[in-house]
Amino acid sequence: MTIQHAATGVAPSVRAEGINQGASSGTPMVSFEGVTKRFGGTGGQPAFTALDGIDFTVAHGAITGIIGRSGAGKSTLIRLVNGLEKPTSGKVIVDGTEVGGLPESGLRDLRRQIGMIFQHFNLLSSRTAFDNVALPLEIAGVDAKTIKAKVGPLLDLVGLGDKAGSYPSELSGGQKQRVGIARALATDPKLLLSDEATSALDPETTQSILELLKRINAELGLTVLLITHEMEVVKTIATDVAVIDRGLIVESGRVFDVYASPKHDTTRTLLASSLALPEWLRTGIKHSPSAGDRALVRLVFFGETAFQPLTGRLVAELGSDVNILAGGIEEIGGKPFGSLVVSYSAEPAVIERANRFYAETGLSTEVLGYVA
Ligand SMILES: Nc1ncnc2c1ncn2[C@@H]1O[C@H](COP(=O)(O)OP(=O)(O)OP(=O)(O)O)[C@@H](O)[C@H]1O
Repeated sequence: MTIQHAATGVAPSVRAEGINQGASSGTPMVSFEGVTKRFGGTGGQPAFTALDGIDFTVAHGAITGIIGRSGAGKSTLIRLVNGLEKPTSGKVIVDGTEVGGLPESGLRDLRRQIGMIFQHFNLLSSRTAFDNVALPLEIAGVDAKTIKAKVGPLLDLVGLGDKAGSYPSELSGGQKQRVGIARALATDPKLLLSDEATSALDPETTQSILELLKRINAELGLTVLLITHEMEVVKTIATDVAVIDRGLIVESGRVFDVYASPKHDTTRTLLASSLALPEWLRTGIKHSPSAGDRALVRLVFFGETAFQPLTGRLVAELGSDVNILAGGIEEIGGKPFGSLVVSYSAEPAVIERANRFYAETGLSTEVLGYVA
């Protein structure tokens, strides 16, 4: 199905100009400039720094994922974008407008240009799918005839053309999120914020919702900023990623680059949790080796190294000691990407031979830890 912008009726090819131009072109859709957010600090309560000097941009047309563990500051970051929170210091700028400086009326206008989807969908149970999607338009004072003309195509767009009269209790989780997406698009936003939108869904439904968001981004040119604790979500959908840890962005860049060569421990830990390692292996990983332990290493194949028979050569180099534990080829940011998780003796002499081999061949690797 081709997507036609529901409200404007403008053909996607026209609206999609400027899609995914990346961080290199023009004004960003969102910029955080030295943003700090503190909570508390009054009435004798100690202040808590939730965000600590965030500098970060979201390019027009990009799908940017902010990933971090619980409590890292993701929700606070997103609430600064739609003006639900104000920074303690620094600036949040959305498409050229500083959010913190807006009066209440300006904030209302801004929020109309920002759609939002939530983990628990936030639908009104007393309203049908149609009426849930219509709600932001009613609030904006749009007349009933225009609402009718807009809501139908939006429900078609999310694949729920036949569910207009259904109540949330009659819909599955994935269908409820589709209603949430249609509602978020009702006011023709230029930015879509997604707050853990797939966290309550099973893996298959998650994939179908992510595919829908990807299609909306590609065909409507809508910028997407999503927060998640799942690397799988970032890998599947995002063009760019920022890793947040205790209020700091510790690493950011194109998803492919960050995934191929993570620089920060938090990124590595998040990546390791997305590898398809058996449970017994994942839970047994240690940070430092004891005598007799094995090193657990992820080999990464892309670009040049993807076409060379390096695994066989590694086995030849280290002898028959190499165990292959997990692996596969996937597509990240539109490029093929292979990962293989292997283990071999953590004896210094073996590690040295392996490292020499990696240096000679240019094979990218990441030590995930050590296992008994
Ligand atoms: N209104 C508030 N008052 C005091 N502390 C707050 C407030 N909002 C958030 N915090 C604290 O700021 C930190 C970051 O919270 P935030 O909700 O942004 O994290 P998160 O990464 O979204 O986590 P989660 O995924 O668990 O929602 C947490 O320690 C939280 O307790």
